Amino acid sequence: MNNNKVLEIKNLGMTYHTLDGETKALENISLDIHRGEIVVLVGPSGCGKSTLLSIIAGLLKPSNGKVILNNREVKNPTKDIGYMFQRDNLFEWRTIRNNALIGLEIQDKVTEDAKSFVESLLDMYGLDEFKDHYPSQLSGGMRQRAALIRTLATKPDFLLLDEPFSALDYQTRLVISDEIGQILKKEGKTALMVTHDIAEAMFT
Ligand SMILES: Nc1ncnc2c1ncn2[C@@H]1O[C@H](COP(=O)(O)OP(=O)(O)OP(=O)(O)O)[C@@H](O)[C@H]1O
Repeated sequence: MNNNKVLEIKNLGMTYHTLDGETKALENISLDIHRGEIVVLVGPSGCGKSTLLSIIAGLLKPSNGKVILNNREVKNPTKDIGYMFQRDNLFEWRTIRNNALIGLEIQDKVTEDAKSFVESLLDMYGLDEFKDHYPSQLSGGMRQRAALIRTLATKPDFLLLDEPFSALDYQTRLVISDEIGQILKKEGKTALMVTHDIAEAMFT
């Protein structure tokens, strides 16, 4: 069996049909991602990155092919996939701790164990003194770290990162992309990141 494969993308194709005609956004994409791998796809604007992510996330049905996560075809959004986006989407009225807990709250999984896991992530990744602060009191890089901890809190099997650093200034981007790469490796996560920025892609 494919125990080591977390994500399989098989012959994926996507053609959009509009009144103006057809746009082939993806053609015959195949890719396997194994446990513990961090794969980065780099491509210019318009090459189909958002289309690919939407299909993997189960938000868009492909014209051809399929996506398999842990031996099960993805047809709808699943909580086994965690996301990190360009914008951190932290809630400004919640403290960093409460932002980090929100995914667990939504999934109704706020146990004592889960809470202490979140505390340990915040401690380990440099936010121990900021747990009771609000997002506006943190730098852009720290906010992205908080967003990653929120994503890790629910222990998703697979992470999708959509240009997660592009809202940050150049210097911060270099530092935080390295940090996020280290965190993902340390936590043994499997991830796919898409970006148009080759510097962002160097983080692994
Ligand atoms: N809903 C849609 N209807 C029609 N065409 C679309 C639609 N979404 C995307 N496309 C087209 O498909 C192609 C790939 O778009 P996509 O958004 O996936 O690329 P991208 O690499 O994510 O670009 P960007 O970085 O600018 O978001 C483009 O030519 C785009 O115009």
